[in-house]
Amino acid sequence: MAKYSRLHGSVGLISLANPPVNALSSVVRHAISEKVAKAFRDPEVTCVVICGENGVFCGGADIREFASTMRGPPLVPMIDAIEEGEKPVVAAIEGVAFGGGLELALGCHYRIAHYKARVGLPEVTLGLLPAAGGTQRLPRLTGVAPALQLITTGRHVAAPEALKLGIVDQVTEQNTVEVAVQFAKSVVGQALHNRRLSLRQLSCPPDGLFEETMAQIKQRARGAVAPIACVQAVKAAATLPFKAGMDKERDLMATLFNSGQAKALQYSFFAQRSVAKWNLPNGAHSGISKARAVHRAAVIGLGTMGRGIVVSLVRAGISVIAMETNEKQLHTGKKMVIAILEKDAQKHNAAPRADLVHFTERLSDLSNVDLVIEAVYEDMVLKKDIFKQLSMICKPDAFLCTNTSALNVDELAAVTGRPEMVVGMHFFAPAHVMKLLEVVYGQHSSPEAVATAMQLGKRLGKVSVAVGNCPGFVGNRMMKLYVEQAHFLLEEGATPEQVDEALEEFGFAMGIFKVSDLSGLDVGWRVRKEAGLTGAGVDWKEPPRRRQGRRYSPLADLLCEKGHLGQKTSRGWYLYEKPGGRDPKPDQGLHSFLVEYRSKYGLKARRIDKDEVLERCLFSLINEGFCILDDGIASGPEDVDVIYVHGYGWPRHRGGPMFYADMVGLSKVLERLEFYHQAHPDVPYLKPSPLLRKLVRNGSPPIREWREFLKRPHSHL
Ligand SMILES: CCC[C@H](O)CC(=O)SCCNC(=O)CCNC(=O)[C@H](O)C(C)(C)COP(=O)([O-])OP(=O)([O-])OC[C@H]1O[C@@H](n2cnc3c(N)ncnc32)[C@H](O)[C@@H]1OP(=O)([O-])[O-]
Repeated sequence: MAKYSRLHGSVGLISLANPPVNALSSVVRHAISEKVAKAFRDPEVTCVVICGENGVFCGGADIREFASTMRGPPLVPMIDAIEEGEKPVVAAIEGVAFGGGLELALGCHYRIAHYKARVGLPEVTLGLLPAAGGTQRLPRLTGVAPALQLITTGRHVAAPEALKLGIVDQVTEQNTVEVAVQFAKSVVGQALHNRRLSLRQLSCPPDGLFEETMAQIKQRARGAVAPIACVQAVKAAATLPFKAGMDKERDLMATLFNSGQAKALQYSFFAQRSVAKWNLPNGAHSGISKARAVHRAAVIGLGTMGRGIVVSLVRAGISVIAMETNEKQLHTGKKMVIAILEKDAQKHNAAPRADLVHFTERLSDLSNVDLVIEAVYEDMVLKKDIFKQLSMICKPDAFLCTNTSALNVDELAAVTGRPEMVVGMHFFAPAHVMKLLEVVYGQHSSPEAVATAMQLGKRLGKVSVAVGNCPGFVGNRMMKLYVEQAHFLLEEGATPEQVDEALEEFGFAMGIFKVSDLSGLDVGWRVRKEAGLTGAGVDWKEPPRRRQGRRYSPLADLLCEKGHLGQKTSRGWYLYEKPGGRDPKPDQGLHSFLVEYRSKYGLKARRIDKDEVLERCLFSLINEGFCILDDGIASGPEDVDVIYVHGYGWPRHRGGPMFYADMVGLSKVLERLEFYHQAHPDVPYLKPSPLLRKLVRNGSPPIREWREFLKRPHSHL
C-alpha cells in the first residue's frame, strides 16, 4: 500500500509501505495512483514528495506477481500521470530505487537521494527489460552511452555516481524526506516542461555505439536474450519519438516476459535468497540458530586457496593470522596477498589493509583466534595432524573449519576434542573472486557452528549454501560424473573441441576440457590417486579401462604421466603457445594420441552429435543431483542450482541443473538416462535415481513442489 499525509499545509507526502522493499505490487500501484490523483486534486497542495517507508524507496515491480496474471493498474500510465501533472513531484530516494522503483522516480520531476542510496535498472538480470519507460527516459537523462551500459548490465550505482550521471539532482547526508520536502516547496511555480523526461530531445549517440555494444553482448551473454532486447529498446529511444519508443519497449518486454530464460532467472533470484534460510536434519535452522561474531580468524596454508581466503577475510575487515610452514610458500603467499590488497587500495583510493594480516610459520600463534580455516592440500593424514594440534592449541570455543573440497569432515572432526565446533568451509578458486561457499555440516557440527560459517560467508560477500557431508559434497560429487562422461566421449570418438563447443553453446563460459587445462590436470590426478583409481593403490588385476568394478577412462592419467598438465605446461587437452599461455588451440598431437589410444583398446570411433554430448554430460550430473536430494545432502533443488550457477559456471539464464531438468521435462530426462544406462551398463550412475522415478510416477510436479517428495534424513545429532 501507500500512505498519504499533508506536511506544512501544502506538501502532499506519499509513502510506499510494502515491506521489506516496497515492491510495486498491484495494491501498491493502486494506492500510488489514488494518492497522486488526490494530491493533484487538492487545491491546498502545491507540490508532492514520494518516498518509501523503512529507509527503502522501492525495489521495483513485485517479482512474485510475474508468475500469475498481472492485476491492478499498470505502471506505465501511473508514471505518465505523475510526469504530466501540473504540480512538481519530487522522489526522496533512500536505500534503493531499483527497476520499476527507479522508473517511478524518473517519472517524478526531481530526484533527491541519500548519499548511501543506490539506483539501477537490474531487470536484465531477471531476463527482462525496464518496461515502465526506463529504456526511454534514462537515455534522455544521462545520454545514450551511460544508459545503455546500465540497462544492459543491470549495474547499480551509488548516489554520488548517480549525481555525476545526472540521474539524481541532489545528494544529501541529512534526512532525505525533509530535504525533499524543502526542495519541493522551493520549486513550486517553476516551469515543469523541461523536467518531463519524455519531452526531452536525445543528443546523437556516438557512431557505431549500438553495433559495438551488440557485438560485445553477443560474445558475453552466452545465449541470454534479455541484454539484446535491452540494446534494441535503447536504440529505439535514440531513433524514435518517445511514444513510438515506448511501444517498442512494450513489444520487446512481451517477447521476454514469458520466456524460459526469464523464468529461470527469476527462479535463480529467489533460489539465491532461499539458501540463506538453511535447515539441518536435526531440525535446527537459520531462524533459531545464532551465529557468533568472528573478530580474529586464521588461515592455514598459503597456496592458491589459502591466499584467496586471506584476501576475502581482510576485505571484510577481519584480522587474520596467515600461517604456512613452508618458508618459500610463506614468502610467495605473503607477496601475493599484499599485491592484491595494494591493488584493491589503489582501486578504491584507500590505504592498503595489509596491517590486518599477520604472517607466521608457527601454529602456536593461533591460540587466540575465533575461527580457523585450514586450506592445505588434500591429504587426509596431514589434515588430521593439523586438526589434532588445533584442538590443543586453539581456545576452547574457537571454530575449526576445513576448506577440503571432497574429504570427510566427520573424520577430521573425530580427531579433535570438539567435533561440534568443526565444519567445512569449501571455497572455490580463486577464493577472493568466486562467489560460492559450501558450508559442510558433519554429524556433530553444532547449529551455532553452521550459523557462524554461514554468517561469515555472508560477511565475505559469498553466496553460502549449507550441505551435508559426503565425498565431494554437492558440487564436486556431481562434477565428477560430468567430467567422466566427457572423457568417455573422447574414447568413443569425440575431440575436446567438439565437447567444449557443445557445452559453450549451451551457455557455459568454458567447456570442461578448457576448464581442466586452466585448473591443471594434476588436480584431478591427485584426487584419483587418493581414491585408489590410479597410481600405487590400483588393483592391476582389473582390465585397464575398468576400476573398482566399473568403466574407467585412464586418458587424463596418461596425459599427466606425459607431463601434459594444461596451461601451465603449455599442453593438456589443448595446445598453448607457451607455459602459462591462455589461448587454447586444437592439438594435433592429442588427436593422434586419441587415435592410438582407441586402436590400442579396440575402440571404434563414431560420430557423436551435440545432443549426445549435452545429454551424457548434463543428464548424468542432474541424475546425481537427484541422488543428492534423495540422500538429504542438499535440502532442496534450489541449493543444488545455486551451487552450480555460482560455483561451476552453469549459465544463470538456464536456472541450474535441477531447474533445467524441470524445463526439459522429467520424463524425457528419465527416458534418456534409461537409454544411456542400457547402452553403458558398466556406468552405474547412469541408472536413473529413485527420486527421479518417483517424481515422474507422480506426474512430474513442478520444481517448487519437489521438496514434498524428499525423505526427511535421519538425524545423527
Ligand atoms: C512492467 C514492469 C517493469 C519493471 O521495469 C520491472 C521490474 O521492476 S522487475 C524488478 C526489478 N528489481 C529488482 O530486480 C530488485 C530485486 N531486489 C534486490 O535487488 C534486493 O532484494 C534489494 C537490493 C532490493 C534488497 O536487498 P536485501 O536488503 O539484501 O534483501 P533481499 O534481497 O534478501 O530481499 C528481501 C526480501 O524481499 C524480496 N524482494 C526483493 N525485491 C523484490 C521484488 N522486486 N519483488 C518481490 N520481492 C522482492 C526478496 O525475495 C526477499 O524476500 P524473503 O521472502 O525475505 O526472502
